[in-house]
Amino acid sequence: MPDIAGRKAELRRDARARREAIAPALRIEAAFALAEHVAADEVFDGLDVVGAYLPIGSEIDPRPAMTALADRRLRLAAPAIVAGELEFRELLRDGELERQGLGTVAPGAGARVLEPDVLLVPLLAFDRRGARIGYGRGFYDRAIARLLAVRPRLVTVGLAFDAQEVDEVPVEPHDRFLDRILTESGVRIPSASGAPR
Ligand SMILES: Nc1nc2c(c(=O)[nH]1)N(C=O)[C@@H](CNc1ccc(C(=O)N[C@@H](CCC(=O)O)C(=O)O)cc1)CN2
Ligand SMILES: Nc1ncnc2c1ncn2[C@@H]1O[C@H](COP(=O)(O)OP(=O)(O)OP(=O)(O)O)[C@@H](O)[C@H]1O
Repeated sequence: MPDIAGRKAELRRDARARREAIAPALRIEAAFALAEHVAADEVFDGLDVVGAYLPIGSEIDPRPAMTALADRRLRLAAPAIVAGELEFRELLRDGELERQGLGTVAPGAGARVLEPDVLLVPLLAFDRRGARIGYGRGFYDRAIARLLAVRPRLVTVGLAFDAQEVDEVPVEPHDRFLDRILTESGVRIPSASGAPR
């Protein structure tokens, strides 16, 4: 049995290949299906700020869902990378975007910094417990840990294609289980949430 870092690396490669193989028509359908699911999901009731993301590569496109959340009066924020950590900056219509490195863009340094009540979390693979794996730099793991200190009721919602589900994502002590997973087929409530036990 390879070590946990090796298993995560292999899982990342496989999951990325599966995500990249998803046909364009399904990607578009899936993005609009997500918007319908978030429009109906009571988990967003009464929340103020959603930390979303601007998609890169083959990630599921959260922007129709973001529009649905803006229609529900949530304010939108997107992650900028500041000193190696994520900072969520208010995303306004017509606001300028700047390159953040690693192929991402976000509102520039003049944008308001917001502390999200709910995070839409990109991922490469997830399992039924709500364990997830990303690009392997720990940005989301650290951002969730930091935000929980100021937003103890922070809700984490993974966005993914059904094809990204795996039997078991290896977890380390710093990994946190997602509270919810939304895919094109609907809402999954994971069997675990919060820190691994
Ligand atoms: N859309 C999006 N924004 C995000 C993240 C993310 O995962 N997705 N992040 C989450 O941490 C942060 C940026 N961190 C990143 C860390 C690694 C890679 C990365 O390895 N990129 C690949 C190419 C990605 C692709 O084309 O699929 C690479 O550079 O090889 C990208 C972003 C903040 N913004
Ligand atoms: N809360 C944390 N505090 C400090 N370091 C952390 C924390 N969470 C993760 N890390 C560091 O980040 C590295 C990458 O973690 P992991 O392999 O779980 O990434 P990932 O979940 O794929 O990435 P991401 O969260 O960016 O999507 C780990 O080696 C770990 O040392």
